[in-house]
Amino acid sequence: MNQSKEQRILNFVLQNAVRGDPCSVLETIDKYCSQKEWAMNVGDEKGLILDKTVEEVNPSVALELGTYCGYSAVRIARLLKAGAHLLTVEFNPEFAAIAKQMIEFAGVQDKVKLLEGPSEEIIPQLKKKYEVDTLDFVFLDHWKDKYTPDTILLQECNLLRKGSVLLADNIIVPGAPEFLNYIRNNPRFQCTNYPSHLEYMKVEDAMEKAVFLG
Ligand SMILES: CCNc1ncnc2c1ncn2[C@@H]1O[C@H](/C=C/CNC(=O)c2cc(-c3ccc(F)cc3)cc(O)c2O)[C@@H](O)[C@H]1O
Ligand SMILES: [Mg+2]
Repeated sequence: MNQSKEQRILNFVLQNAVRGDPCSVLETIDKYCSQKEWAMNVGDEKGLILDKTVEEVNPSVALELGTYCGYSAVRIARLLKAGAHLLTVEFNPEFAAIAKQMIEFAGVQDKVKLLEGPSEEIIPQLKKKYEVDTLDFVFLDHWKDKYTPDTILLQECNLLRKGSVLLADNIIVPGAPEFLNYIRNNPRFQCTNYPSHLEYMKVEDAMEKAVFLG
C-alpha cells in the first residue's frame, strides 16, 4: 500500500532532522513542503506571526484545534515556559499517529498532550477530564467552517477568561468568512488582522487575532 503524503513528510523528518531539536524539525518540514510536496502546515512566514503571538501571550495552557502533522504543535511547544503545556486536538487517526511521532522526535512531548477526537466532543471535556481551568491561548487551524461553532462552544464551556487570545489561520485562503463576520462584530472580542501569505506559496493569506474581553 503506497505511503500517504503525511507519512512521506514524517519519514523525511526522521531521516533528515536532528532528533530533539524542534527548530530542525520545523526547517525540515518547511524544506520538504516547499521543494517536494505542498502541505497545509502553517509554515515559516505565518509561523513567525504564530511565534510572536505565543511569545506575547506566554501561555500556561494553550489549545490547538487541528494538529495535522504536528508542525504548529512543535512550533508552539518549543516556545512554552517550564510547566506550561499545549493541548492539541486531531480527529483523523492517521494524522494523529504521524503528529505523535513528529512531536516525540522534536523532543517536545512533555509539553504537548495530543487529544484524539473531534473538537466538538473534546472541548466540553477540557475542564473535567483534562483539568483545564481557562485557556490562555487558542490556535484555530482545523476545518474553516468549524472556527465559529468551536469559538462559541469555548465560551459556553467557560474556557475563555478576560485576555484569552485566539489566533486563526487561513482568513483569506481557504478563508473563514463566517468566522470573520462573527468575531469582528462581536463586542466581546478585540480583533487584529495580520496579512501574510499562504504557506510555501506567493498567494495572499492572513491570520486574525481575537482577544476575549470577558
Ligand atoms: C470537525 C471539526 N473538528 C475537528 N476536530 C479535530 N480535528 C479536526 C477537526 N476538523 C478538522 N480536523 C483536523 O484538522 C486538520 C484540518 C485542517 C483544515 N485546514 C485546511 O483545510 C487548510 C487548507 C489550506 C489550503 C489552502 C489553499 C489550497 F489551495 C488548499 C488548501 C491551507 C491551510 O493552512 C489549511 O489549514 C486535519 O488534520 C483534520 O483531520
Ligand atoms: Mg492552516
